Amino acid sequence: MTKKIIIAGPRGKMGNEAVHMVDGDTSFELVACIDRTNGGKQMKDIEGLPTLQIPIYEDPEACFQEIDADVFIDLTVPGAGFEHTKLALLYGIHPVVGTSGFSDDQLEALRDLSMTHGTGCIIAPNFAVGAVLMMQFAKTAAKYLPDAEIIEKHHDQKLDAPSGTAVKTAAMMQETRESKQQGHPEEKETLEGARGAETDGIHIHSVRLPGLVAHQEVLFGGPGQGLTIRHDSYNRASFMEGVKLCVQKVTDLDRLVYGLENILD
Ligand SMILES: NC(=O)C1=CN([C@@H]2O[C@H](COP(=O)(O)OP(=O)(O)OC[C@H]3O[C@@H](n4cnc5c(N)ncnc54)[C@H](OP(=O)(O)O)[C@@H]3O)[C@@H](O)[C@H]2O)C=CC1
Ligand SMILES: O=C(O)C1=N[C@H](C(=O)O)C[C@H](O)C1
Repeated sequence: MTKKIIIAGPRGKMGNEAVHMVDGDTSFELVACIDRTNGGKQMKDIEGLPTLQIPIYEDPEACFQEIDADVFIDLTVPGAGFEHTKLALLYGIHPVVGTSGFSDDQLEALRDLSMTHGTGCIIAPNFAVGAVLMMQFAKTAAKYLPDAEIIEKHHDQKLDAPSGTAVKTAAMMQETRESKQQGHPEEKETLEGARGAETDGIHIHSVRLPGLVAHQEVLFGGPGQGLTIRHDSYNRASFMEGVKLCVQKVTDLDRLVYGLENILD
């Protein structure tokens, strides 16, 4: 059956890619968009978007009230993304969320809402299959090589640091890794921030440079040896197979799933 889809953030880098992916897939139908600066217009009126006669809403609630849709894709910013996702769940529209930067409390609130309404939801910190494999390999390696640091590198327009992927990688590593502080117990920063952020002893370093897209290395060290697990997204097409898979699967779910790895066969 054709999936009717609403997208929030259609002019953004990811949202635009997703609009074109949905438009090019015959099993999907784009039925509306949510865009804070183009409410009342139609998609055909906005440069860079397909010339479809599709309404654009500024007010997300009006969109969910008036439009019959199966799936809602959010690719915006954490504050708006959280509110959009809550509303979609309230209206029984299944969210697929790529937006990063939600707090643990926000994730928990969405998990509860999804469960209460029995409406499936997928939040995927990274839609690229290669990135999911990187996280899973890092989880395996962390059991044997608990001394590890994460370096994530992104384009300089990224708002959140560390990236959602780095946070999820550290969380997955914590599932197998013995809890320990990495580095010398008496180390001191002579320049604040030199050792990066830290979660359960794993240090995370965020690099922002023009020209980058999305890249991450997980570095492991043991006596006399090192292991580096690295993933690169060279463009945003790398994320679209994952978005597609989530759209296909989310309507079969009745709870929130956090991470693409949980829906891959
Ligand atoms: N899960 C994954 O695999 C991936 C996730 N991401 C995440 O997706 C999100 C979007 O990334 P990206 O496309 O690069 O970012 P962009 O800045 O290119 O796009 C963000 C979009 O959100 C809109 N927006 C910003 N603020 C608001 C608001 N308050 N209300 C409604 N809409 C708003 C922007 O509209 P306006 O022009 O009006 O500001 C824009 O259309 C980020 O959180 C990023 O981390 C990115 C890549 C992959
Ligand atoms: O903002 C981005 O670009 C990306 N954001 C996601 C994240 O925070 O991990 C996914 C990917 O790294 C690209």
